[in-house]
Amino acid sequence: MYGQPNVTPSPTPRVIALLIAERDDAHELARHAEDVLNETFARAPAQAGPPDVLAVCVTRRYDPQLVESLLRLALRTIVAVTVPDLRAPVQAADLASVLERTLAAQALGPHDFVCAPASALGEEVAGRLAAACGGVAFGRIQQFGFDHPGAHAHRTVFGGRASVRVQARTGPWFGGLRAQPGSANKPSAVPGATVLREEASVPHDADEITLLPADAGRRPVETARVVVSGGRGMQGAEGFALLEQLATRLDGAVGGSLPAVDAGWVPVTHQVGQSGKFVSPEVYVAVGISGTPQHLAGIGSATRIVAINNDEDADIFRAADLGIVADWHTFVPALIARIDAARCADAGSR
Ligand SMILES: Cc1cc2nc3c(=O)[nH]c(=O)nc-3n(C[C@H](O)[C@H](O)[C@H](O)COP(=O)(O)OP(=O)(O)OC[C@H]3O[C@@H](n4cnc5c(N)ncnc54)[C@H](O)[C@@H]3O)c2cc1C
Repeated sequence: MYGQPNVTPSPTPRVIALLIAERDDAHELARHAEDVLNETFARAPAQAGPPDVLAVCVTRRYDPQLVESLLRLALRTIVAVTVPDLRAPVQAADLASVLERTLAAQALGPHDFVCAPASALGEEVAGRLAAACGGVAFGRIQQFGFDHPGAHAHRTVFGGRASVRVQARTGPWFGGLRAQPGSANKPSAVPGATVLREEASVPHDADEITLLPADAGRRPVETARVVVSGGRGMQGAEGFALLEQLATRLDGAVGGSLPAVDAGWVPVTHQVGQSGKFVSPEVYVAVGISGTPQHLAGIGSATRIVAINNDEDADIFRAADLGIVADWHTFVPALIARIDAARCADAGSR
């Protein structure tokens, strides 16, 4: 249940943004806070006014710049929890045990909506917390709102091509929020917002999860704004090294189709599709991928698809917003060279 709160649960709806990520990436953490705020303000009933939004941020070290950037947002309270002994790779069980205590201290109650990011990590943490706090797990959501009494959320189904409305009368409610593009509405900062600093440690008796070496240091596909994916048409690991170079230049992550994973060219944690990860970046670059329904099921409907394939009849072109009929052996190195040249010219003109 809710633990031993040292303050009384709030009787009015409250939104709690969980700012957690695989790495202490201040940009990613602040972006999730903005997503939660935009979603909260977009759907708040005019007569009642928007609910309070509280952010709980978990990092290994206290980051004053991150707190500074959070103070510029419409957050009423910022709880900055530092956990120096957080394991790498970060584990959902550790975060959940830390957050369970922090949420109890913040008097988590039946009117609170807790929003983790819509990453594999965020969703697992949200699910664990819902179980530990006796709350309701909504899963991956795109929208949420309060119903007086109760709360609802919109969940995507069928690979993001449809959505269903789920509701529950009593919270706390938990979801992994993937904000919809275009919902930004820039609420202003709250004067006199409170910053609370906490130090925590994790019990290291939980089951240790060892990440496959191939995955270490790779940017996760679920949270990237650009995903560059390769398929069987990449013909080997060398092709994927080139995709890695392209992804780095686009500040993106590398993904792959099932055959590419089976061949060992990309780790299984980066497989996109029905039996892999669901991704909804702004841009998805599919190279040497034919575009089967099982692969496309892993790509959000709002994502722009750029396809590079040497078969002009490939199905991927039916789903693509931009299709390039080309052999990647020539096109991808040329694209990388073009990006580098444009950046050089840009740097030279400053
Ligand atoms: C239950 C089930 C679950 C599945 N889950 C998934 C899943 O999660 N993810 C997934 O991806 N698949 C999944 N599959 C497999 C799926 O059915 C396809 O087999 C798979 O998506 C095909 O992958 P591909 O596009 O990489 O390969 P292919 O279909 O073989 O396509 C390769 C493409 O590369 C192009 N190409 C070749 N050479 C070049 C070149 N030099 N330059 C440019 N283009 C080139 C070809 O024209 C072709 O279009 C699943 C299947 C089942 C039955």
